[in-house]
Amino acid sequence: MGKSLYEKVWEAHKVGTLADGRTQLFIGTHLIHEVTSPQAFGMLRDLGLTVKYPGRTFATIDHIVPTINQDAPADPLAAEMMQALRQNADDFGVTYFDLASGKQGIVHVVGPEQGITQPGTTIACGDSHTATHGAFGAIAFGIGTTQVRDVLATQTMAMEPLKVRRIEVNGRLRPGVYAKDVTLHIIRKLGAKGGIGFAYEYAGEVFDAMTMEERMTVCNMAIEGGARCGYVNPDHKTVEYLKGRPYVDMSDFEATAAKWLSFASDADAHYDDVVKIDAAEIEPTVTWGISPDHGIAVSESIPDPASATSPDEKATIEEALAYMKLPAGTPIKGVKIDVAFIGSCTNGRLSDFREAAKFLKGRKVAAGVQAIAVPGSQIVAIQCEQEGLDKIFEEAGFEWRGAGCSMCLAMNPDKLVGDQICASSSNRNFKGRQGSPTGRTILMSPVMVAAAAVSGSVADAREVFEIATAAA
Ligand SMILES: CC(C)[C@H](C(=O)O)[C@@H](O)C(=O)O
Ligand code: SF4
Repeated sequence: MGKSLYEKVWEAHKVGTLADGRTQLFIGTHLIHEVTSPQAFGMLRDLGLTVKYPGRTFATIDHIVPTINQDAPADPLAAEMMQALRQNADDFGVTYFDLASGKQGIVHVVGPEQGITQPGTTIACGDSHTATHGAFGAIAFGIGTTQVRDVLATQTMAMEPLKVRRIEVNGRLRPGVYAKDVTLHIIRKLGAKGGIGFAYEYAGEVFDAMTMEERMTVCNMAIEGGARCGYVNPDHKTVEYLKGRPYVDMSDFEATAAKWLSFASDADAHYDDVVKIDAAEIEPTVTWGISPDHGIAVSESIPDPASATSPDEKATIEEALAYMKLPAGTPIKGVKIDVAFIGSCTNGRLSDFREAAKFLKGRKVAAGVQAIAVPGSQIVAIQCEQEGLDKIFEEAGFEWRGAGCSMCLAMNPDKLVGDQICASSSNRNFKGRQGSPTGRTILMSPVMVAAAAVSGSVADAREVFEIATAAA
């Protein structure tokens, strides 16, 4: 019997079995940011320890960094966190992509962009969306601060082995349906907790056809489906994407590429579960509630607690609708929005801005809507600016900002106010997620955010932008 990529990578990185049965796993690459690293470095100092392999740790600043006047945060705590990361990187000899480097950005954008993220490796980061790196055929885990400490000090961590679920999406996506819709659809079908205990292998024609950036969008949200990590098997696109990037060793690239590709799952690999989805059933998907699995097609209506099939489901819908202040049983299309946000580690890459700009050109953001576009990294910002995308966004009425997490989590000045509704290309619609305790988030693809921005309400991008016609 063959092996899955997950098994191959796990076995290649297994140091041993601990007394409690867990695996001690070698972590090839450790990514850190300002939020979950300070206490870990503090513990190292208290214990008199150093970073075991500083060359395997890379830092960037993303969550707290403002998107305007980036190096001068008004919040003293943010300034302190910025300074702490600088100090820790210097003291422990870790590479830091700071604001002056021209390479700063959201950790999950920076890793792939620099070629730090590579197939067949293990990656850890004190951040739940680390699964993003699985797009390259890496096994990438989000970890907590004590594990960040463990990885800094030992370059290993203790982990339970996972089961593997293969999610196969075959066929072709319909026009106007994007990677974000695929990932929201999968989470809707399998639930926000459906993936607990699993690694998700995304496979089939749809993922084969996706670009690396689209694969990142899907893997990014594996955690929102409860999976510990998610990945796509490496192929020629993975190799092409990485070729020549700063941290890729080009001395014998052919051998490197062959090694990368050898990690792909064997045809006769064993899976603990297989789920098959038909690409044609996926529609532009938006959320209506307070969990990423509260997704519906944009043509559908907001669920009605009366039609719930269990008391639990009824209570969940009631709680979500009470928070969202949305009427049960009415179409989601037409729900007024106050803010439009394009950015985040889910959808803050060049292709996301290109695709949204394609449709925003010559159009205007509806009166009363605040629209902001936030590149995922300084490099993404430069690429967009070189193509004139920033101008298209600005002419349409978007604010074009500096790189960071921005309004995805609002640990910086970009926050919703009161019970504003935000059409957001990010990955979480939890209560209070975007900075206001009563703020409301509707997740969708960047093109759907653009459609909502110009319509002033949740809209079907295929209608607003005549996508089906254009594609015919
Ligand atoms: C701040 C950080 C620890 C957090 C995470 O773990 O994901 C954040 O990135 C998020 O998206 O909620
Ligand atoms: S963009 Fe959002 S999801 Fe991604 S790391 Fe930042 S806060 Fe977390």
